[in-house]
Amino acid sequence: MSRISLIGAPVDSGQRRRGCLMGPIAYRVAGIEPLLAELGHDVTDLGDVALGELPQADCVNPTVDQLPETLGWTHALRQRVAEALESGTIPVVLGGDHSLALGTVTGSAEHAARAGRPLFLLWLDAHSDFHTPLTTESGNLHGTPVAYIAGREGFDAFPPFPLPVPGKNICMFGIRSVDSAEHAALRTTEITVNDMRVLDERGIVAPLREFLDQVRSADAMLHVSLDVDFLDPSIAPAVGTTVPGGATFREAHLVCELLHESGLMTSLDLVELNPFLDERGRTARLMVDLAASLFGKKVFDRPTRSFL
Ligand SMILES: NC(=[NH2+])NCCC[C@H](N)C(=O)O
Ligand SMILES: [Mn+2]
Ligand SMILES: [Mn+2]
Repeated sequence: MSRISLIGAPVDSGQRRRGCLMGPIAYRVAGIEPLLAELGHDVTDLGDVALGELPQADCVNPTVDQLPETLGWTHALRQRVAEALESGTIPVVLGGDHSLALGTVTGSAEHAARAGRPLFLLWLDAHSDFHTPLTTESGNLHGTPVAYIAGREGFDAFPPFPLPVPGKNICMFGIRSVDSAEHAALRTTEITVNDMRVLDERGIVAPLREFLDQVRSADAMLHVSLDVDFLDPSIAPAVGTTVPGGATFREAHLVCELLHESGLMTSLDLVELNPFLDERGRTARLMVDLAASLFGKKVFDRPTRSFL
């Protein structure tokens, strides 16, 4: 049994396409709370985080969009995630676009530093999100959190990341869209980039087990960030940045089941769901089912709800 804090993060400022702010409600309508409770967990929905007063901020890169909003969310979510961990629960953040990870992972890192434990990061995404505000071409800050977490320069407007996560503690799965500036920067790090080619050749089990073994032997905390576009768009259309060739239904469930069996995950983000782009709620339902797999549901225990 786990104690779970659901934290709604209606963040819409990391990209120009509107709609991710409806994510938290879609997860609730898709029944995330009762489903996790049915699995035997103690679930508390803490409601949505509110965006406080916006700081003044600008960036030398004029394409950077909605920096004050993103800074506001970073601050608010850092606090809420750190509090949820402090109270002994697993924060499950219902996003919201991926810029929210600038705050949630900072909260996890703060808690890890206090607890004297290392932090590992599992990034399930089509994108590496390794831009800085200085290298982004789109100006969309949802493409930057991993760079911030890894301690790259260029985040002057942001509070310094508590203890940057070393590259060897960061593992990405599902990657199939990397911009050239991200590519060049990633090559200088020890981040494990399991792109789709790796998954095609090796499958998902061996590389994931290798990573989880490292987390276990380091007695570390593990933050998991699940971007809807990790999944193939044919099963998960409700996302602004679809990239063909993503994880299948079974690959995604298998990742979640293995994570559950490891017992290592200490915090989770569900990000980039844009309910405005969904088809009869199927993406929201699939994401909720994946969350259930992460908390112990076996696909064959009962019929899957995702395509009802
Ligand atoms: N979290 C995401 N969906 N990120 C997509 C980023 C796409 C592209 N690399 C950009 O920086 O604009
Ligand atoms: Mn992402
Ligand atoms: Mn993505």
